[in-house]
Amino acid sequence: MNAIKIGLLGLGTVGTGVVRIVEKHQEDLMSQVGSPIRIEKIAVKSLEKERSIAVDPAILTQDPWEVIRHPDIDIIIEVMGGVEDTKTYLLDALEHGKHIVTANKDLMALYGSEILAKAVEQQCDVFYEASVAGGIPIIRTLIEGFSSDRITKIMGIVNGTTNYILTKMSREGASYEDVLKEAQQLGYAESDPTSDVEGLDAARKMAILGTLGFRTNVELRDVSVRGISSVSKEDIAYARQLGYEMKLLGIAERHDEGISISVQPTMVRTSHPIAAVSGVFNAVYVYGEAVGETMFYGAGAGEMPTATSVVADLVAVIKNMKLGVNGLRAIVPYKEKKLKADDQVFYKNFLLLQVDDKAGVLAQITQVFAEYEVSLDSVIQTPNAQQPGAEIMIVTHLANKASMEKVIKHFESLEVIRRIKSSYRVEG
Ligand SMILES: NC(=O)C1=CN([C@@H]2O[C@H](COP(=O)(O)OP(=O)(O)OC[C@H]3O[C@@H](n4cnc5c(N)ncnc54)[C@H](OP(=O)(O)O)[C@@H]3O)[C@@H](O)[C@H]2O)C=CC1
Ligand SMILES: N[C@@H](CC=O)C(=O)O
Repeated sequence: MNAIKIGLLGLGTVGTGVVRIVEKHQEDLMSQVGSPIRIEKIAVKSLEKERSIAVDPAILTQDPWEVIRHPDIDIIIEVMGGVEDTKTYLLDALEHGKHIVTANKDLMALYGSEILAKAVEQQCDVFYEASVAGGIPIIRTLIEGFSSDRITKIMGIVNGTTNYILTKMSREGASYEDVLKEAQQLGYAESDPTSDVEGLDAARKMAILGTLGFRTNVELRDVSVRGISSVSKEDIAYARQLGYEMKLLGIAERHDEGISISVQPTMVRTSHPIAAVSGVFNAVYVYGEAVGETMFYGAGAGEMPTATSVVADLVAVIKNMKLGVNGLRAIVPYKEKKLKADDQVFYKNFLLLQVDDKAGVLAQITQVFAEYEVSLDSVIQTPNAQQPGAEIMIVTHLANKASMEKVIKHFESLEVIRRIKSSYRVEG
């Protein structure tokens, strides 16, 4: 029986998992696709590197073109990362009639529409399930499972590294730097972990989810982004004291006025199911007008969970090849995009202020909120043992983003406020 020949770009964390699954589950895979699957050629950066799996050195190359242009290879699995060069490789592969499976959210968030358009033109498949939330089949779910519904909210913990960091800081009081190093050693973090901790990785994933969920072309620049580097152990402790968990949350919402998408550290009410998602786990909460609330949970990063999604895509591509069809691209052309203005985006806020401990301070502060029509849910004042003055914790009711920005700007020049220690979005 003729084997289906695969070209692999990358043999790092995810690539290694792909090779392991293809080897270990070969019989099971074969029973689904009707042919053996063979990894014919693998591009790596270094031929000398010690690998955790045994691979025939003859199939390794440092030249991605040897994989892309290999005459016997029908499907390219791209798990090497990178954007500009990788885009060139994949467009060339499509141009030559090869199908693509990729885990590359950086690429799909920036050039997904161009790559998918080329796939349509060439009647090829481009599958990218592993690009969002590792082992959770959320892309398939949005495209197929919810094809009959109108999704109005997607809320996700979509970065495993930052969830791992926040969980360890919260539960074990571990330091940010130590946990980040651990996440890197475990293969969760990106080659440049700034994109994890500064929220860019999550923003890319939210752009992909927003595009699929709202069936409009959400671009990276449409996502407002704030990472976790400014979150302190003290903030996490305050959040817990008030009944919230601190999470890096991507939130995409759709109303009649338009859509809004953000990624930011958010205090999530502990009773919300997403607050219980800890460690490297991810979860995507989807609200559809007809279905109501749903939530999808699983490992969001790491070798085997991510490779599971990649190989599942591979199976789907081979099945399509055999049937002579293409799939999972029913989302183009997109609907026209309408973004909400800041005064149309509403959420609750938490503010921690360091203030003078004297009469009239609270009155001045509440007056500023009143001036910008932001109403308050709770105000707690505590003496601060470490610093002079007092601390005030404030949780607002739903307030529009533009008004809250004005409040914070006003506070910066209010004499009785010594420092705005932190401010977070609140959910639930
Ligand atoms: N790690 C994870 O949990 C997840 C990762 N992803 C995505 O999957 C992709 C791969 O991630 P990951 O496996 O962690 O990355 P790694 O850094 O572990 O592996 C990258 C692999 O690509 C090879 N490579 C890099 N550049 C080149 C090049 N120019 N030419 C040839 N080979 C090259 C490297 O070679 P060498 O081994 O010689 O260094 C390495 O084998 C990325 O897009 C990432 O965002 C998606 C979901 C989860
Ligand atoms: N660095 C990413 C890997 C998966 O996409 C993460 O931590 O989630």
